[in-house]
Amino acid sequence: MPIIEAENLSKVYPIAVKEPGLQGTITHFFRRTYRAVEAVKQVSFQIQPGEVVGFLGANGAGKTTTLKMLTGLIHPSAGKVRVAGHIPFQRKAEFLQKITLVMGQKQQLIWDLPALDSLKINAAIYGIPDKEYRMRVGELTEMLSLQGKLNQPVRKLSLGERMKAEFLAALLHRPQVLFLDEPTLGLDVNAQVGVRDFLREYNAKYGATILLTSHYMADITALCDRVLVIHQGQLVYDGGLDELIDNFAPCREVKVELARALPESKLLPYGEIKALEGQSVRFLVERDLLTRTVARMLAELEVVDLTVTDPPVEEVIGRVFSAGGVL
Ligand SMILES: Nc1ncnc2c1ncn2[C@@H]1O[C@H](COP(=O)(O)OP(=O)(O)OP(=O)(O)O)[C@@H](O)[C@H]1O
Repeated sequence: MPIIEAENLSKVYPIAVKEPGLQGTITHFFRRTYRAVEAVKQVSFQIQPGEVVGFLGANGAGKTTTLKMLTGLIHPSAGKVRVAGHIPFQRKAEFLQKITLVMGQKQQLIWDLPALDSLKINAAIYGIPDKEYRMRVGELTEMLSLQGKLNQPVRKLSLGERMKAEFLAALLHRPQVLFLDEPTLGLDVNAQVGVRDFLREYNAKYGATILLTSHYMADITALCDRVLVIHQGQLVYDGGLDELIDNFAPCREVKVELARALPESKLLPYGEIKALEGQSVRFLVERDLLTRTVARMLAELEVVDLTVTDPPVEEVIGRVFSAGGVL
């Protein structure tokens, strides 16, 4: 039985429209007019217990709005949603015990206090017995490599440590369903890898279900076999990540730092040039040609530095859209 079910889920935000100037302000005060923004349109999907699903979409596509409906923070305008057997918007205590929402750009830990103090508050809110609390904090501290970090004020932690402490707080009540909105936002590569490793271990250990949004393709490739892609409020893809990448990102991004700048005409033979600034060039190279092209670059150009990555997730999604993204 699915643990997350959305059926024709929709959200329309009414936005008050105001004309500029004093006249506009007066009219706005007495007779408000509204414009409707359809943030999510008839989205349907099911997620089974233990699945780790990536939720992709460009800025403003409707990801956060969907997550807010799934966690009961906002009421859907239409459609049905059930999470862990509950209707989220009722926000029943049994429901809140089963879920958690981590937002990369929001924090629940109190800035000036050690994380341990905030954790004690969470333990009291969720009614976690003292012995169990200590056991869980110990276990999560070890999984997150946060030893010695929970006693100092949160503001003194690095961004990566703070995010891990946020995870500790968000998982203390051992939720079955994790909704993660950009959990690695702004973290350096090492910290991103730390969070990813932790999530993989947590999922394997507790069988938790994870729905994750991220603009970092590496998060999605490391964690998710399945992805949902949303575009302008509509679900345009629900399926395997491999198929998505094969179909829509048949290229790799090659960033090259040259010893000296070269004209575009000298660089064109190596691939599609996405950006050229002085000595820095960003190419898109077909995956089948990657090894050969990189070898040629190293042999024929004066290369100072070269890195190969997946194209940004936005580019992959852009291809899904331009191809009309079919479910
Ligand atoms: N509270 C709100 N009131 C009015 N419009 C909103 C509100 N929240 C979001 N929107 C609009 O709904 C649409 C979807 O926004 P949402 O935040 O869900 O997108 P997103 O996919 O999470 O984007 P991002 O990746 O930038 O966080 C956008 O057009 C946004 O401007």
